[in-house]
Amino acid sequence: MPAERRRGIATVCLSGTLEDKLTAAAAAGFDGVEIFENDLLASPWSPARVRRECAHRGLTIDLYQPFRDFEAVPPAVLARNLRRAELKFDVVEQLGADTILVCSSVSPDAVDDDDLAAQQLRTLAERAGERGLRVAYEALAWGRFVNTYDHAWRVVRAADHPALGVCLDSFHVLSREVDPVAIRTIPGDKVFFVQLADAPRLRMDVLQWSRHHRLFPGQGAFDLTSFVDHVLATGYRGPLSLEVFNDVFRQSDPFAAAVDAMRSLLLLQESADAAPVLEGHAFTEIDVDDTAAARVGSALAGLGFTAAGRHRTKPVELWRQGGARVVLNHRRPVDGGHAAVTAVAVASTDPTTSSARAKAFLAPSLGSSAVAAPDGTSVIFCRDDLDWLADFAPFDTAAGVLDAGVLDTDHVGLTEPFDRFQQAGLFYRAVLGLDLADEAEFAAPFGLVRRHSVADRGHRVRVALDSTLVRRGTWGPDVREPQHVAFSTSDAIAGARRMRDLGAPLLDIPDNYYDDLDARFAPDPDFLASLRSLSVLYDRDGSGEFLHFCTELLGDRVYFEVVQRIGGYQGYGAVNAPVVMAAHRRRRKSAG
Ligand SMILES: O=C(O)c1ccc(O)c(O)c1
Ligand SMILES: [Mg+2]
Repeated sequence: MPAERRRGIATVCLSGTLEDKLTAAAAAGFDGVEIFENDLLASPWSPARVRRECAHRGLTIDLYQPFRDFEAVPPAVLARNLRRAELKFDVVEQLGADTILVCSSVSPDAVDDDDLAAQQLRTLAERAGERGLRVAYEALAWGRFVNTYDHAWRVVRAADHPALGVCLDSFHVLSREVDPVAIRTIPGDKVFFVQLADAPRLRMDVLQWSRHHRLFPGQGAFDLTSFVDHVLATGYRGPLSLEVFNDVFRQSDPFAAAVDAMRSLLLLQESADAAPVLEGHAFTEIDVDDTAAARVGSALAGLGFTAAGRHRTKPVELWRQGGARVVLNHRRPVDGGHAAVTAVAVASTDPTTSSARAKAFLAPSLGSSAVAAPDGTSVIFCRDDLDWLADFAPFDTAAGVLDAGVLDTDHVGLTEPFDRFQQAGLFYRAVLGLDLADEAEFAAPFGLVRRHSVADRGHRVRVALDSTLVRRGTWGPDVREPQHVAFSTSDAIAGARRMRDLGAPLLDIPDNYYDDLDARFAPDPDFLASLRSLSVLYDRDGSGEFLHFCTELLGDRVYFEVVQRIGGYQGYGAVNAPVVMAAHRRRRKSAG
């Protein structure tokens, strides 16, 4: 896709007043906007002023929308609709735009008559054409008679007027069963406008789905890449414009949302040159205060980690076992048992290119090799040759290095605020070049958790992102959004036994869980007995098995996990997460 393709955004995507929206769209680098009628109606600016304000910000106005319920009506209604249209054409002219969007009718006045619809749209196009304006006809997925793109195209073709074309909105196209491939048969000069939106697969009324749940491209389940491919195959030369109705985005900071929107378009337009290969998690950094430092340190020792060195200039300690590394940063000034994952460092074959890619995807820079994720976590790119280890003065480990079979870091689990969940997923995918690897939804004790896990193709870097609707239960203020670092092992049972011997604070899992495992999987009785006695959790899917166990919470939100993947299991044991969360809560209550 040529890089010079213009990028647009509908004002309806963003929160705030028209002024807020335009400023945010411009700041994120959009070329143009669709002015959504309600935003204009609520604005104190005249259409001519809106035109000037857009021009100042370097934005063109590419579309005015929507104009509703026009076509296939009795003559008296047509006369009223044409008057209404002429007044809106005045607005479009004053805005300096050339195209108005007309959505297929939902009106009870309309009749099921394509010839009449075509004839009346032709009349509308004649009026528009006289003023040098164009009408883009869009099939709403819930339109009364016209509700598929191919039907809208048949009507437009029958109307046969140069000032009438179609608007292709990916939501309306992809939410219906009709195969989008026939888009390719529409001549490019009859495609007047293209709107892009993604959406999760939901079984619900299509109007509600569209008005509340649209997402930016790449955040949902639609194949936007193929859609754009079809659209461009027509020869369409206009902008790719985002039109996303979303309850959460409507309330989000418009500057952040506009950046998220732009990032989604950049990812959609990404050319073939892929992100540098990632070789794994280099280290995970945890900020600790003094109390938490003692707990986290003794937990790491219990898991078989060794304190390997101290940073030469910062209050930072390095712990390692196998290829797994945890860095404890004693930078939290106030004591109170707080610990938090603050940085995820990945080993890249080419950290310079990784950083450049992050910058190209609008990641805020934190210096030469680090960027900030939407939740504030630092993402650091380093080399696998571990040059950075030279910053650490090694401790004397001659006395002996413990080992409990940890091989590497398997994944990092972060909890995202609900209103940044989609943004976070897109960020990790765009910036690190990861793919959505797993999606899960589970009912935990303190809310329904959504989990999106992202991973590189080689599954060497994995991040699991959880989110709940409300940030935390106000009735249980000790319940904080958990974070965890998971380490891989090739023998979870042996590992759990060894770590218990070493004094790791491992979480006890109730008997009910094992009785249910027995019922579901009919495991070998000795194996089940081992799982039960060591509080190791188990899951299985079509491709493999998963054994895992967790520590207690160390501080107010961080815990460690040890996982064993057998066969091709790529999940995260989401089915067991509610049991872990309940066990963490139980421990906290008994501790408190
Ligand atoms: O939800 C709507 O009514 C609506 C309006 C205009 C659009 O372009 C659209 O896709 C949906
Ligand atoms: Mg639309």
